[in-house]
Amino acid sequence: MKHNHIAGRWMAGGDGLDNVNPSDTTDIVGSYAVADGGMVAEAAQAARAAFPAWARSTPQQRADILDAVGSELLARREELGTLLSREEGKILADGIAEVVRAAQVFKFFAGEALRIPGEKVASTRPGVEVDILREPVGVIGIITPWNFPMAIPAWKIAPALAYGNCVVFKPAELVPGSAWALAEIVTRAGVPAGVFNLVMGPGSLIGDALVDGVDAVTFTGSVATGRRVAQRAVGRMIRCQLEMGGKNPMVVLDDADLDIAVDAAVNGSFLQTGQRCTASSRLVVTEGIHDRFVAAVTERLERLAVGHALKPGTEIGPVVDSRQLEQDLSYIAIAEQEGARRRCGGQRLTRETPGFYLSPCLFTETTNAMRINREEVFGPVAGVIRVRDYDEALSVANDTPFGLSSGICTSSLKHATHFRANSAAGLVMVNLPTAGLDFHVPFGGRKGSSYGPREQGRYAVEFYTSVKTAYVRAG
Ligand SMILES: NC(=O)C1=CN([C@@H]2O[C@H](COP(=O)(O)OP(=O)(O)OC[C@H]3O[C@@H](n4cnc5c(N)ncnc54)[C@H](OP(=O)(O)O)[C@@H]3O)[C@@H](O)[C@H]2O)C=CC1
Ligand SMILES: O=C(O)CCC(=O)C(=O)O
Repeated sequence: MKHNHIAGRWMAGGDGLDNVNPSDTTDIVGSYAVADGGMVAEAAQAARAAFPAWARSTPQQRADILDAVGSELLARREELGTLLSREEGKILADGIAEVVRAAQVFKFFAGEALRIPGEKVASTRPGVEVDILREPVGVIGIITPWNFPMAIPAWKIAPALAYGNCVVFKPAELVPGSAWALAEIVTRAGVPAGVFNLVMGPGSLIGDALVDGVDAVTFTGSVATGRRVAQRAVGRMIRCQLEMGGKNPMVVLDDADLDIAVDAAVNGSFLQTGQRCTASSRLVVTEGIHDRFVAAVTERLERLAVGHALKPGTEIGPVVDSRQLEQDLSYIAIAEQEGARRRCGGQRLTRETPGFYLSPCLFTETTNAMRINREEVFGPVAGVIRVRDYDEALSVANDTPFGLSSGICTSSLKHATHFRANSAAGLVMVNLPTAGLDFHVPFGGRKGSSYGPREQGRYAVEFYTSVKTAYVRAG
């Protein structure tokens, strides 16, 4: 059984939890220890005790550790990518790419550790010097979802450590394997005992204890859990950062290049089994291109190979587990009851191995008021909304409680520019899928999708540091 890491030691805890391969439920990836609230509190205390010394460590020491983590991830990309795909169900190429992305994030923040910004500002008073300094916040609680089991932990752990914070990391219950492997690498890279702690176990059991023991919490996951985490964090007056769901629109205008639009829709809506918060689950299409677009997307979806994540040739792996599959199937049923027309897919598939296979499902004749277009399904399911023109497309695109990502396919500079300026989302894509992001620039949304400062890139410094303004009488 793989153990939790607390105060520099590997600790068992209670019963282990089996990690099941969604491509083949007879394949148990491993058994992982489950922490209880007491162990989480112990981890938070260990992190607090380690903090003063770690906060004083040199930027070079932290940079070297993060760089070493990145190098090991890169060297082991195939092995770790295979583990990731085996436990989460994304295809092997995507599993490997995600490990590389995690490595790039660690190397990026190795550089940022050496570039912690500060400012000197002239005082309004004579003989006074003013410095604006950034200091680490303290102990950061990190709660991550199952859909990016390496990349999301990486883009939270790396900046936390780079800026001199200690960490208590709780991965999603469905993907302890990637989290444990990452933790094992971090602990061997030279972090002093207590600086980095791993606590595995169901969020419903240990989530509250985690929020209660830290100085700041960063969360990615569902809206419902995000709200709960935020309320608890605000109750303690600690800072929190939330990345939650999306109902991301991809607008396709009459003048779009059809091939680009179809590629963007198939990729953005269905690859990685649609299990991306940036997935384009609403396809907002103008009348003149609607029928050609729907026909071409349907034709591509019917050819996509759904199967075992590790099998060569597979383009879409399984849904992550039975609960998520039930959620996808229930939204498909609701869409039909509400009058949407199922153009293709939406069927449970059987393959050589028992897994949670679902064919990619496209609905047409949908309205923006239908539940399928308002609530996050988080599966290979998208609805086409037919609109008259660009103005209606923009209004439909923005009519959502979410605001993570949005996209437009058009050859009109005027409409692309207008959309970029007026889309109410944190990420805007022109002639590109709404999902699939660079690792070195800020990531986050607006409205119900995000709360708190941006993640990733240089902007991560806002969440992971605390500003101090220092006045000194000169001479
Ligand atoms: N936007 C996004 O990036 C994601 C959205 N989702 C959406 O969420 C739905 C449910 O997925 P699920 O994995 O259950 O999402 P959750 O929001 O429940 O899980 C995200 C993380 O929060 C943890 N968590 C659960 N309950 C608590 C709690 N009370 N306090 C603190 N942390 C907690 C989870 O732990 P544990 O796994 O151990 O329960 C996990 O680590 C999906 O169907 C999808 O719609 C899911 C993943 C990512
Ligand atoms: O689209 C991506 O590359 C990242 C998306 C993401 O972070 C998520 O789905 O949780």
